[in-house]
Amino acid sequence: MMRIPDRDRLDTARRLRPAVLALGSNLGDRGELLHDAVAALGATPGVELRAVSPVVESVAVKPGGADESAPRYLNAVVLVDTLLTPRELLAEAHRIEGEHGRVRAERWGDRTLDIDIVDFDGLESADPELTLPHPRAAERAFVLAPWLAVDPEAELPGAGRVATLLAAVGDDTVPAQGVEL
Ligand SMILES: Nc1ncnc2c1ncn2[C@@H]1O[C@H](COP(=O)(O)OP(=O)(O)OP(=O)(O)O)[C@@H](O)[C@H]1O
Ligand SMILES: Nc1nc2c(c(=O)[nH]1)N=C(CO)CN2
Repeated sequence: MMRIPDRDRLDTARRLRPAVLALGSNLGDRGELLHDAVAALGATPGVELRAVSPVVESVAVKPGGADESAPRYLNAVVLVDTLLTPRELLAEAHRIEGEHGRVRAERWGDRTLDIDIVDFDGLESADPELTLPHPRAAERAFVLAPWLAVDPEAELPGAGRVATLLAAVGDDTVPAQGVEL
């Protein structure tokens, strides 16, 4: 009888898989923080940088909507290939956030550094500790615009083409002057 490979074993086998990370900062030296975060990701064993987007700037979005009185954000998107599992990659993202002064306080509070996993090899997960794709990516121009800039063909699993999603929400980001990662 033909053996059908065990799905769990296939899923846990380590292989290089693509992931999309969204970086944000609205406290401290925002450009330097994003620059250091990209360097830290690239120095993480099992993570290979594939592309780093231009940096965009936008008004802080708070639970009550855009907040002009809060410090503005710089955002960027990084494409990686990784041998890590999704949870391991999230743990590395949290480690790097912590090493750059991130304090977890209120929801959508101001922060030195935020690293979210937007997509991990098209996986879908409803786990609140790691929801994939990121449940708010489709409505965030500050994620979609830099992502589109590094991958014009990009698609958000289950939601469609990034170009179409960005056109639907409207691009309220501007290029960050003088910041390169
Ligand atoms: N795709 C994901 N990427 C990063 N964190 C996630 C993801 N899905 C769930 N989480 C969980 O969300 C928790 C809160 O993360 P964080 O403090 O970065 O949220 P936030 O940046 O304030 O809000 P948002 O998730 O809307 O960007 C994390 O501890 C993490 O376990
Ligand atoms: N402009 C902007 N606003 C935000 C951002 C962000 O990265 N950029 N991140 C948030 C929580 O992750 C909440 N609001």
